[in-house]
Amino acid sequence: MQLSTDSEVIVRATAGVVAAHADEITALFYRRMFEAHPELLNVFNRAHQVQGDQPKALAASVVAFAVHLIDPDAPDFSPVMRRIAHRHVSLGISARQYTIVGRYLLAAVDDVLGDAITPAVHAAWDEVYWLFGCSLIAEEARLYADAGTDPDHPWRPHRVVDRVEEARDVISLILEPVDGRRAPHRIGQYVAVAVDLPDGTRQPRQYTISSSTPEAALRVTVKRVRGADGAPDGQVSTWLHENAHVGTVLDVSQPAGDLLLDDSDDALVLISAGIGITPVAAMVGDLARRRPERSVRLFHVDREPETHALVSDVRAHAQRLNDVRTLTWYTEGAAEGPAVRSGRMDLAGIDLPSTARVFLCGPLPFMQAIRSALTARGIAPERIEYEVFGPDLWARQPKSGAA
Ligand SMILES: NC(=O)C1=CN([C@@H]2O[C@H](COP(=O)(O)OP(=O)(O)OC[C@H]3O[C@@H](n4cnc5c(N)ncnc54)[C@H](OP(=O)(O)O)[C@@H]3O)[C@@H](O)[C@H]2O)C=CC1
Repeated sequence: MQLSTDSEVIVRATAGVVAAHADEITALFYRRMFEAHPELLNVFNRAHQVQGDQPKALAASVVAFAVHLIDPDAPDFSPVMRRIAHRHVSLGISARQYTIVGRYLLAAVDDVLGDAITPAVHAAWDEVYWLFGCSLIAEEARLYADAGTDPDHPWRPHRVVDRVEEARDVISLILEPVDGRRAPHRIGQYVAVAVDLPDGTRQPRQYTISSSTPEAALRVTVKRVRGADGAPDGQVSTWLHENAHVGTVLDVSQPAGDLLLDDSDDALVLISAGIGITPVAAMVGDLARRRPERSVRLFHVDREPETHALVSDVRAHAQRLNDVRTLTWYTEGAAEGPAVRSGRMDLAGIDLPSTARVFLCGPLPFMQAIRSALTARGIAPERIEYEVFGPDLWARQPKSGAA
């Protein structure tokens, strides 16, 4: 993927000014686009629009993409694009929508930068956008085709066939497709669930598939998000907790996500916090079934035992592993038992092989803190995998490989 020579010179000269105004450009672009196309509000998480995270994430992605185009030493950007494409297919994004986004984004660049935008500069950034868009459209078309999804009808009705109260404010929903054709998923993937809210809006949210067998019915484990520090309650999680019962039909996306267990013999360290336990539960079950000989360390932190979801699942799977070490921290609960500690997770003094492959799942600040602790311990950044749910403001920085 290459920019034309003329555009490359222009993008090199203007990338700084575009990056400096990126937030302003995307705020204007989103406002105008949603005014003209309110139907697109249903595609994106409204809470992230309100907080401004989504515009910032989009701006950061396009600018990072442009920088990678003009930097001959830039590392491969395709992992970032692949991850975005997975997110997009789970939201049912279509090729047509790139035309709408492109039109409003480029118009906002013109308006914010004013006189600095000559026709040549406009054309160069148009080229950047379409290289970005075409690459994602191609990857997304492949993902839709592989799953047999019609991109014009990306949502499949699923019926709730069971509901399990897992922990305080955490439920699991077992979902079967209404047409009876299960879509196999890969361990570590997620689906989006879209619900029609009482205010007439429709909202999707992504939930990790916590079932540990690819052919099994989908299980999603949902924590009810309670508003705190001025933030409102989670709209979709609250709706699901109050309204999703056996028999309820929900719109579910195809499984997506590329954060998967590798098949090497390397030791695995699975680190989770709170509801971040969902992919870990799936992974441990998968390991118990297919790779019980692999060395696994399971570190989890939760507020207290009452909030600790899927714990019996994880324990039962872990018992079937040949070489496993489990440690749990409770930040608010008493530490009872040899493998339980109180306070926040602290990996000091815990043996960690430097060749281990690490998966982090949980709140972003938690993952940032643990990742720093791990790299300080000598674990190479590229051996640490994580996925940020919501706008990926902590996207991999291609230059340093650091997050
Ligand atoms: N694949 C994945 O990675 C998944 C990620 N998630 C993400 O998990 C998050 C929600 O988790 P939730 O259950 O609400 O988390 P909680 O806020 O309940 O936190 C869970 C535990 O993590 C600890 N913790 C939180 N922040 C830090 C930090 N900066 N440093 C050290 N410890 C910390 C908390 O300690 P304390 O009480 O001291 O704050 C608590 O014990 C969401 O952001 C969600 O998107 C969810 C599912 C899958």
